[in-house]
Amino acid sequence: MSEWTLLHAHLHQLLRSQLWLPAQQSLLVAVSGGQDSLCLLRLLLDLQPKWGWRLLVAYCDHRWPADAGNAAFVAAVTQTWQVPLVVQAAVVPPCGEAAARHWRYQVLTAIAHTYQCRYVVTGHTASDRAETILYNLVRGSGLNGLQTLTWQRSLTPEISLVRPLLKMTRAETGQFCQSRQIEVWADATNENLAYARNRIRLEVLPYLQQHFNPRVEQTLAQTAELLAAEVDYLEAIAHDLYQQAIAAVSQPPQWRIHRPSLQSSHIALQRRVIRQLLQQMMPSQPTFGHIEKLVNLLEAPNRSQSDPLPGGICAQVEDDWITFVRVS
Ligand SMILES: Nc1ncnc2c1ncn2[C@@H]1O[C@H](COP(=O)(O)OP(=O)(O)OP(=O)(O)O)[C@@H](O)[C@H]1O
Repeated sequence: MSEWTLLHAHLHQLLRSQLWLPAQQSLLVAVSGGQDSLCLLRLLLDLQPKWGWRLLVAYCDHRWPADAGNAAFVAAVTQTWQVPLVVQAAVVPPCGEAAARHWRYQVLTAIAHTYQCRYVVTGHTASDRAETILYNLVRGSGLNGLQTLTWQRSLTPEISLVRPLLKMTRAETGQFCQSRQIEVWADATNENLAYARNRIRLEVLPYLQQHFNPRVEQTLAQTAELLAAEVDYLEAIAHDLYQQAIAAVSQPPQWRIHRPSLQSSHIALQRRVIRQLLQQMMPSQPTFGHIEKLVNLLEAPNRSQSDPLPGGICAQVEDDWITFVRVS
């Protein structure tokens, strides 16, 4: 085993206290070739004798011109480190960052399924968390959007995604790779300021670090951690309230909101329940404006109506109920 560092100790302790990656399990490690995922892979390989994991690496090749050589680079590293690799290339290169992310998670889930890995592990760091929270905040997000990048979530009922480096910053993973002389793949798109995420990382965060708080990354990551717990709690309460307040009659469902069940609840819970309902009813994600239209009807006089929602649906008050009618 190579030299034991503070990062090894932190990860080992974290996994002992949280049991996110239990001993003797098969782990699929998502490796892009960048410093974060190579740091992750090296740490897991070094901890492997203590945990008895079976490690398999996956690289998702988008087949973008800028990625030429990336797959071969990851293959060379995994060969040197003697860990098996699966490469999946896109049939049609995904268009844009969001489509690429969606495709990667599909591919990682399928590979994990094929190779019977119950855990997919990624190299997301505190720096990614800080960028995400800032990005979502300026685009206009509720609490749920601000707590993104959690330590773990389900990809399927059998397969979990785990992000064990969420406490480490990109500076730390960079130093680790440097001190180990681990060569990393320099992804040219990471420097492209046409991407909003890159502008946050290369321009906004350094400015905030210099002029407001040198530890802004850690602070924002901690905020995300606190919000994750609060969102979890609120969603659970909202889920219970939803069962009382929302009724679906007939098939396909005709939704109804029982006003007295929501009237005495806090506005935060009213909005959450209504958002959960609109997510089922609408073709796109509900906005703050859509949710407020329905919240306003909770106390409105009988026969009041909302403006149309996307999908050509209007809400109207019928005594204790809000019902929905199609207007086009
Ligand atoms: N091409 C890839 N092949 C395999 N794993 C990848 C690939 N790209 C990214 N990953 C995994 O995802 C992690 C995060 O990388 P990156 O921030 O580029 O992805 P992202 O999904 O866009 O992140 P975010 O969810 O923060 O937007 C990496 O550390 C790595 O584990």
